[in-house]
Amino acid sequence: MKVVKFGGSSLSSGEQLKKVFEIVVSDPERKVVVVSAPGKRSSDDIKVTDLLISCAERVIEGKDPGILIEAVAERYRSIANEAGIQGDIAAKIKENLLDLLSQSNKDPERLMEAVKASGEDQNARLVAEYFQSRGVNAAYINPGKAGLIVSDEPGNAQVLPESYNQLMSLREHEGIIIFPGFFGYSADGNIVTFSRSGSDITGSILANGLKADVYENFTDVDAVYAVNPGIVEKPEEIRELTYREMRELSYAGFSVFHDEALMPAFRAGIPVHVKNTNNPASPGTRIVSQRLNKNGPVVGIAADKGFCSIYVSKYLMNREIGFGRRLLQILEEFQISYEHLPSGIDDISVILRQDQLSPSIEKEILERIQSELGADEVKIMYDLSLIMVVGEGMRCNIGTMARASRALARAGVNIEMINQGSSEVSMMFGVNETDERKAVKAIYEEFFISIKV
Ligand SMILES: Nc1ncnc2c1ncn2[C@@H]1O[C@H](COP(=O)(O)OP(=O)(O)O)[C@@H](O)[C@H]1O
Ligand SMILES: N[C@@H](CC(=O)OP(=O)(O)O)C(=O)O
Repeated sequence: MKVVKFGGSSLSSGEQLKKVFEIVVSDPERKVVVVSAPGKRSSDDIKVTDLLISCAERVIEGKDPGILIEAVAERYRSIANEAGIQGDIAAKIKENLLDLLSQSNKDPERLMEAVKASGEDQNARLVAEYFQSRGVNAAYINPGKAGLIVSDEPGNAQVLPESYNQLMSLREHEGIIIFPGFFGYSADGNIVTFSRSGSDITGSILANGLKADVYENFTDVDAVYAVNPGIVEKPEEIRELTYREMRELSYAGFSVFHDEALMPAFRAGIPVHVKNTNNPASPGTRIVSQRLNKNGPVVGIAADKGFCSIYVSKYLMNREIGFGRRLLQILEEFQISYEHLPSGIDDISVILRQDQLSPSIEKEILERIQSELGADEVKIMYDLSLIMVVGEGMRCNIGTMARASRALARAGVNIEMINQGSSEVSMMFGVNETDERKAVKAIYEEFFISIKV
């Protein structure tokens, strides 16, 4: 049995919906279909989820969301028309949205959650209706009824372990299940969404709960590429990746698969297969526990912006017991999470996502580090991009770090910081954001297209 997820790009129009239908019915193993809200039809289009967020924001600010409601209804109307679904399903969707938005007595955060989730929920109902109109036994299933219970953290829900057993009963269901992605219910019955792009997470949870043979994730590219195709034209396609490699790459910017979505599939040992809705015959990319190391040391290069580094130095820091703990405690008191912690003998850098800081928080943190830890120097560097070079083959290859740093030097990129992941499947370079593309291209050329002599 297969759990299949279709992203927003795969469901952005009626034509796309027809492709989704053909893919699902072409394989009787495809029993559970997880759907996102309609995504972009072209690069300048707006995702339904973004329209819904703007709708809810306007209501919360006491403004009229009229045009936005129309825009949402129009997206569903055009999909239904193109797919030839009878009846005015868009009118029903609009009515439901108006109904949701009229509950402005709701806590704003709850309202936002319900409105955001409605994109997937309404789309799952529409997709089910389309499948039925094509004579297939398919039904919309509500995540709450199916037992997908999550923590009550709006916009960052985490699945609760009891969900897995409850979801297992979906195996008894006759016919195809159409399941909305992106949200679950808290134990108190509130709708709570995962982080953005979280329908990937729903698919993985269902694959685990139903003990699927494979989790197929359909998107709009032929494979996971060795670098973001927005940076390098027609990059090399990756046929097979390990969970660990994919985790590192999606953490650092491979937006094709959500970084939180690997864990449920990984725990149950279920392979993830990334495939293209627009070219289903293409072999795609399989994400598995182990793979044969047939390629070189590097399998992929990812990059992500928006980091800063707090650099702290103090003579004899290495001998001072508890220095690191006290430094991190200051950050913890500001509810700030850190990403990496490269260190030397007398210095340490804390890398974090810079959107957690404001000028006043920054000032307080730096002052406290200076006064409470007696640091000789404390400084902060903004606008860093982290370049992650990933591959299981790195462990048994000598000189990978040297090759990557030589490639950066040749491209004239200054390395602000280096960190070798403890897992030994990745190494990380911190560079100025303005050098990000240049750095990724240079490392890609070194490992994938340089002429070996
Ligand atoms: N390394 C990569 N390999 C493939 N796609 C990537 C990579 N990095 C970024 N992407 C982008 O991810 C997009 C697919 O993810 P997303 O837009 O979330 O799809 P969906 O709508 O199916 O959820 C691709 O169109 C591509 O631009
Ligand atoms: N629609 C949600 C969830 C999602 O997974 O979407 P997509 O499959 O288009 O990335 C979002 O935009 O965040």
